[in-house]
Amino acid sequence: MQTKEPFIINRLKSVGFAFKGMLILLKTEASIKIQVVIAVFVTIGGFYFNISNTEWIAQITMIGLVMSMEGMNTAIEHIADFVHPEKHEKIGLIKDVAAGAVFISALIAVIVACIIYLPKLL
Ligand SMILES: Nc1ncnc2c1ncn2[C@@H]1O[C@H](COP(=O)(O)OP(=O)(O)OP(=O)(O)O)[C@@H](O)[C@H]1O
Repeated sequence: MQTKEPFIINRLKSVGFAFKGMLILLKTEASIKIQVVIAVFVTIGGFYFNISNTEWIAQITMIGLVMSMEGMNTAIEHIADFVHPEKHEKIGLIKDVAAGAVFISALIAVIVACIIYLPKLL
């Protein structure tokens, strides 16, 4: 009979797998690398312009949202390529929709950045 792992060990293992996934994303995905660079720049901007706590919350939330959406998009692309490596109209649609979701979050992030920084720049 298989012995059940203690809850805490099981959870720690899951965190380990998730951390491994995050490292894979950071190492292999060009889009995520670009987003990390942008995140570093806006974080520097946040300190430079001494943005408020609320602005930090909005900025950090948007960084997290865009990068996690990108991660989900990458996972969907991998599933699509695995289940159907050949060209197919439906696979194209699935990938376009997943990319569209990332695009929406990126667009909102740009709007939030404009709301925070435009009044400080103009
Ligand atoms: N198997 C396929 N069948 C039909 N169309 C596809 C297929 N694979 C990709 N496409 C089309 O090409 C586009 C780009 O797909 P691809 O998998 O290269 O993603 P990408 O946007 O270049 O992502 P990344 O840069 O993260 O690899 C898709 O959005 C889709 O329109």
